[in-house]
Amino acid sequence: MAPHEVLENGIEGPKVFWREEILKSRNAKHQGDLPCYLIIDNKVYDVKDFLPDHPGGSVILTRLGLDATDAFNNFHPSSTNDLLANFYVGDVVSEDMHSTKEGFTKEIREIKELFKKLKYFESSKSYYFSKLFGNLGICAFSVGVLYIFGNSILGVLISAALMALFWQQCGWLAHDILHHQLFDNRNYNNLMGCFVGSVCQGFDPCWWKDKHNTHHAAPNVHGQDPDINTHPILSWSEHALTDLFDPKFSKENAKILPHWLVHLMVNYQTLSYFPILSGARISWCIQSILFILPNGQANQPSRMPISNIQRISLVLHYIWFGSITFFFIDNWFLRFTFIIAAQAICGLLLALVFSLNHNGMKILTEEESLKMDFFVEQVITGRDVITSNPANQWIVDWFCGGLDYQIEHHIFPTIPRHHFHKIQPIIQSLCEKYKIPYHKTTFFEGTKEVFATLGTVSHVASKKY
Ligand code: HEM
Repeated sequence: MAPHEVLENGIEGPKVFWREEILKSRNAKHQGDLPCYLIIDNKVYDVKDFLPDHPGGSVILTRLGLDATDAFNNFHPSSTNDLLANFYVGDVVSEDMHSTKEGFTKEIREIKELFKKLKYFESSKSYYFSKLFGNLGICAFSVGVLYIFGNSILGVLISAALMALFWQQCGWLAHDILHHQLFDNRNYNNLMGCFVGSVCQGFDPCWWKDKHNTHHAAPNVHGQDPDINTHPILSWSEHALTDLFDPKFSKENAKILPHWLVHLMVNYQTLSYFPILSGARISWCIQSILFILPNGQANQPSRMPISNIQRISLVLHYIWFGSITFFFIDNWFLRFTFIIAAQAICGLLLALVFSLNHNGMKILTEEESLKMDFFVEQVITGRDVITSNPANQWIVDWFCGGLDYQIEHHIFPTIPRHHFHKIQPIIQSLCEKYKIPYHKTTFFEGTKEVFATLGTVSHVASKKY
């Protein structure tokens, strides 16, 4: 039981808590009777009753028992503070308060204010609308090719490649919109996210937010970040292997896949890497559909509200895509080729960039992450992609949809991508000042690093077992 602070006049003040006591709330996921504390600006909140209704979904669980100040500020509009006040239960004991004098975090928070004054959080509407119309142009081109050459294998393949590019570029655009980079009004972003993310690209916005924001809150944290939870399809660290070969886990896992197959997959993951990436889009489409079904979030403690607009948007995607496939292509063999080629190429185009953003960078255990500053964690787990000739950076910007400035994006997820080139040198020099490893490399070198990590993990697996 947390004590009450005794004020000078002898009256009991708010309850005070040691951080160690709050940390016990990390077990609340497994022990339902524990309170669900988290800390924001040295104040303690119990979010137990709010968990099932949190509009942001299960991402809130990543900060249970922890200091959630910077994660909270990164994801919410300031209006959320009024709601937050309802869950206030006390303060952190003064000796245990995090001082705002702390270097890196303090400077990032100050820079954020400076960037607000410089209007770096404001988007250029013409930039984003030209992206939108550019993307729709790629789609029209793809459909046009299909309409004219839908009876030839070459025409179908060219159209599929263009369609894949359209989906990839819509993926980047929906990413920005659903991080609320475009409009101040979040409802407009959510609506636009439904059009670009769901109708055009085929991914449900809430499914995407649930997965992607959890990744943002705990990047490369083993057991928390869904983006690295891909074992045994691709295994990104030794920690994933420990799970597998611990007798307790191996028995469980063996029920899903036989051991020999898991060994084979891990041992040959450098060879299976590209084929697996090409299957990524199909897997995401399936996950997205499952997520919005009535029972799609049944096993999640925090569920995101799914609107009918979302459901209709996803249905519309399959209607327009199914229609062009059926009406503009001559026979079932070519139709099948078109569907598979478009899905596979898009999977590659998207996943190559995702993989470059974080794979092969430091993977943290939960214990390591608990001791780490939120912004430091964002920096050391991300990789920026640069070109050897800066004049060509626009090509990488376009292909990666701005995610080439991954570190800056993770520190300020709501800054529109067209400002990143201005803030990148500032963040890099700040990291250098505080000796925080800041990694940037070319597309090719980064991909080599990803391969090297896959190879190392395979090697560890084969040596150990
Ligand atoms: C008592 C604590 C919290 C309250 C009262 C709260 C409240 C809310 C509200 C009202 C929204 C909808 C905001 C909007 O888009 O207008 C929201 C969304 C969200 N929250 Fe929280 N939240 C809390 C804690 C957290 C924590 C600790 C995290 C992260 C670790 C988090 C992550 C998110 C995310 C990612 C969204 C989705 C934003 C979007 O629509 O894109 N929340 N939360």
